[in-house]
Amino acid sequence: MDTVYEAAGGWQAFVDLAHAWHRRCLVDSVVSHAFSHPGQHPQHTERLAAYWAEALGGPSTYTDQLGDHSHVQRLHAGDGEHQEMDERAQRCFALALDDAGLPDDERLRSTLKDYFRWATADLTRYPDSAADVPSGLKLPHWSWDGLVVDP
Ligand code: HEM
Repeated sequence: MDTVYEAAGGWQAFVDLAHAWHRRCLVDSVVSHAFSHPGQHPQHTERLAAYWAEALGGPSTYTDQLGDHSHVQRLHAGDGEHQEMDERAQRCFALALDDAGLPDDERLRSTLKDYFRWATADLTRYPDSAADVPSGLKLPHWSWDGLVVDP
């Protein structure tokens, strides 16, 4: 069976989806605040695409070349509670699936949305400080059946 990565359309689909999600976030009155500080990585959306692709069964480019899950947790840590932002980010993601022209396949779309919801919650684990994030965290993988748990 195809991986979620393949069913979505492979690398280009994830680049398009990351761009579309980021565009939606930038015009949302709440989510945009997260992206307003200076010094963000100029390749942000490509790095995000590589992370999503790897999580969903694609190549391991993110962990081979760009970073690890501890790095991603640290980028999202120390911001306290932000439930409204997280909910709006889900809406942005659902709209981005259309913007990016992902296949109109219910199983694919609900799997992607479930992943994004789970991952958003996972990235709120360290609300107090990036210093709380342990090193060497493994990038979580997601399949058609949900979170892939190592045996
Ligand atoms: C409320 C939802 C989210 C917000 C507001 C948010 C915000 C951000 C911001 C502001 C950055 C840029 C940091 C910088 O370059 O200084 C970033 C980077 C990133 N985020 Fe998120 N994020 C959200 C959800 C997610 C989710 C659900 C994932 C994964 C499934 C994710 C994965 C990443 C990755 C991989 C990067 C880039 C890391 C790198 O540059 O190596 N984010 N995010």
